[in-house]
Amino acid sequence: MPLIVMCGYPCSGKSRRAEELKVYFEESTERKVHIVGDGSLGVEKNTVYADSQKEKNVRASLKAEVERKVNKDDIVILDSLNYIKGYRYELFCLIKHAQTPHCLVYSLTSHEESSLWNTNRDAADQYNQDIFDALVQRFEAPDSRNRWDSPLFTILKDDTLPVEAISDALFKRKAPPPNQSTQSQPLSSANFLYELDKITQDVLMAIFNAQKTSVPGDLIAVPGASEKIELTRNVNMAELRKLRRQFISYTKLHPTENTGQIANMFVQYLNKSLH
Ligand SMILES: Nc1ncnc2c1ncn2[C@@H]1O[C@H](COP(=O)(O)OP(=O)(O)OP(=O)(O)O)[C@@H](O)[C@H]1O
Repeated sequence: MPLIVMCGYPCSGKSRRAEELKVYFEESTERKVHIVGDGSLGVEKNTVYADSQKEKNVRASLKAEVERKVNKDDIVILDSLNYIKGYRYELFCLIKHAQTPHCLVYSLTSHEESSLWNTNRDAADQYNQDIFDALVQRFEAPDSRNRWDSPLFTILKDDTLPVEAISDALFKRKAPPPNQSTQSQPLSSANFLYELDKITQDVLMAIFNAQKTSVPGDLIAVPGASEKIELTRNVNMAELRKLRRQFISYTKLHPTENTGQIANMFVQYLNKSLH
């Protein structure tokens, strides 16, 4: 079923907008609407968002719940912060695999606005100020130039929700076609994993070494890839390792027959994630 991914700062009105969408779709269509989110999982925000492992587990549970609910007919709204670019990419892979369309609804507020709403809301729903500030700082804003953040509907606090445009985006648009990286294939040989590990490590080392002499904006050639890395800033090894881990876990689930493509796929992933 089509997926609507909510996104926005903590306390930016995501649940309010999700509820509006639910009412609209239930009134104007026969479809069921399921809201999956921190609320439905009973997430204790100040505990979960203070601990990266707990937060990771919650993200995994939300994704699993979306995966369970996805079918061709009804609508799933994922009402959570969804502030990590890599996580939104994972959701995109999921919907591509399920062959159903998706869109992003971004509740755009300023830090001050959301902070004020947070202070004024019920104490039980409030974020502690330090957790609130940390989440705002970590927030990776959606960008419609990324396939996984598109179509993107950015909503300001006084905007009327463009429900018809959202509906068209979901129901008048074809699901993204499956491609090699999202079609389910049996996890091939141990050799594939070895190649994946080695090729991505080689790419990382090439970037690391190139950065010693390059300046932001240079194109960096890496072994095995015809495409080049485009770095607009210096990237440290910790960030590169994190992206490598993310890339490996997705690619493991969707191995390609052609290991010759891994380096190019990794370059594309890095370029998208680092621009
Ligand atoms: N457009 C708005 N104008 C004024 N206040 C708003 C607006 N949208 C939301 N609020 C207030 O902000 C608070 C949080 O709203 P809501 O639960 O929809 O946000 P959220 O982004 O889902 O929060 P959380 O990050 O906790 O999931 C509520 O108290 C609500 O009244």
